Amino acid sequence: MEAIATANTSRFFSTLFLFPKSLKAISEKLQPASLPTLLDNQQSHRDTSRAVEVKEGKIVSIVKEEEQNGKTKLENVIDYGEAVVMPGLVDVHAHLDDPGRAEWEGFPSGTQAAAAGGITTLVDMPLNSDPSTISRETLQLKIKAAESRIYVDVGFWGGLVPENAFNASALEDLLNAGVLGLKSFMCPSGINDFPMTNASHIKEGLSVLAKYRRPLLVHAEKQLDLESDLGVEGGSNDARSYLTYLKTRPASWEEAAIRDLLTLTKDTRIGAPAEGAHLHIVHLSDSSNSLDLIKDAKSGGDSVTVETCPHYLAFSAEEIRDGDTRFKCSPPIRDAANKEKLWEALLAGHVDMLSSDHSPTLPELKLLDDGDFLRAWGGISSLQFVLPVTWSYGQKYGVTLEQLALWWSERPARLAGQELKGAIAIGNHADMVVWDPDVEFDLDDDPVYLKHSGISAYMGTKLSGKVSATFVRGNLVFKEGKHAPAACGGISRTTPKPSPANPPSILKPKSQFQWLLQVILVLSPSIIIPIVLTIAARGHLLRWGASG
Ligand SMILES: NC(=O)N[C@H]1NC(=O)NC1=O
Ligand SMILES: [Zn+2]
Ligand SMILES: [Zn+2]
Repeated sequence: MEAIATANTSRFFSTLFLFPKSLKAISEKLQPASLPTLLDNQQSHRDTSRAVEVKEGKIVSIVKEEEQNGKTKLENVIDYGEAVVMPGLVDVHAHLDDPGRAEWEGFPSGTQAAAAGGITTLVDMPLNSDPSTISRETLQLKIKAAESRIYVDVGFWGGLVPENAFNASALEDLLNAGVLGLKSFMCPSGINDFPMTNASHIKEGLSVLAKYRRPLLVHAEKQLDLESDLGVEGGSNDARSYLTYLKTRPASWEEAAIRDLLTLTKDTRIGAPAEGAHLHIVHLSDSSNSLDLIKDAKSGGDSVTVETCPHYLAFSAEEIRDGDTRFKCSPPIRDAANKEKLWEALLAGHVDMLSSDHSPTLPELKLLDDGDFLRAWGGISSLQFVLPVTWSYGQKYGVTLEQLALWWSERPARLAGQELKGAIAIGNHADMVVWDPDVEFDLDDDPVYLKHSGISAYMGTKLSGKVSATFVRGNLVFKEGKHAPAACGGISRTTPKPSPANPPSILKPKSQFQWLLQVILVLSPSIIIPIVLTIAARGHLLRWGASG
């Protein structure tokens, strides 16, 4: 018997048990500088099974299977067989474009794609919707557009733009209204009402954020004069050639922006004027000089983190065919050697986390017919497939499930100030993805929830790692290709003003054990102990597919 909880009924569900075959405990002692060493602290408990008990959407205990056996009458059993159970993904970089450009991407479509991909929390970027999220009022429009229309939890970044950057009370108002931090661009954003900021705007932003102990996310590209032969007529600047586009946004642009930013982040060091603020560099593509600068800043004690995205890890410039503008994004996808170094940096802990930068648009703005890389919209559509993409392309590099949980759940949750998310741990929200790393699928054959799926660079590929179920705060929001009837996502907020005694959550050492549940796939089915998931209900149950 299977049961799901939907928005209205989640409170009635009291208990949920998972029995994985094996488990790994990750004990954390995080300091900024020790983030990369987290994996060294893992302890393996492969021969012990545990049960996770969930009450009212939260994990209340993690007990050994043998201790649990016989104590609770199992009801409503879902057997996940050989699947993997991991913390739900937290995507800190998605453009949902709603209200104003919901035909590009909207709250229902974007969060359905997220749920189908095992993402349980999304943090929405302040631009591409209309208006941009740069004030209390515009945040309220976002929240209104999201309410009762989201299938996973959604938080919001607010925009740091020239209009509000020197107005501390306007920024405080935006933070008090519920944004999780701020975001700005160091180059034109492509959206008219979201102009770029310079170093003095960013300095002001960091000083306000210090009080709130929240991060500033920055799109780090700074326009420099181009040395390339782009102005010359002829084959080398054919707008249909990806290499032409690549030359227009060289790695030196990322490096220049990051160099500027890192002169400001010295202020985030302990005892410095902006202590408490944190800088997060979004979607790093350059794995060379830019990354070296970031490494140096981290070792000097600056409060800095960096993310990259699956498309920079999956693709390389050499493979992108003429006119295939599905691959256009900024910063651009660079050459294969850059990609290899990016993987190395991720595996070594120098890149802290992953995000989707899901940014679709209307197919006509991708100019697929003309194939003009210089005029097409820049943005990759990927949300539903980031987990299998990371897993599939990561095989070559020996990526582990623990690393996926770290890059996709634990660290992004901390960046977004979501202390009850990002790990299967006592007291946390029961946000979980159930998936099978070994199942291969063609994207075209699967139920695809990507908006305008034809513009996704991943369509037509084969991936491994199929999501079978997604739980958000104990609610089964996605199961085998279908969504729960009700949109039961909530708005994610942080406490607006943590007391000065609390370090910012991204830096805060955690005392509790973090649990990553994993079923090891073994050859002999007889020694596989299936995951058994039980939902006991005090109130009424809604069955899968039942109306209402
Ligand atoms: N406005 C917007 O979504 N821009 C994003 N697209 C992209 O490729 N890079 C970005 O920053
Ligand atoms: Zn960006
Ligand atoms: Zn973006």
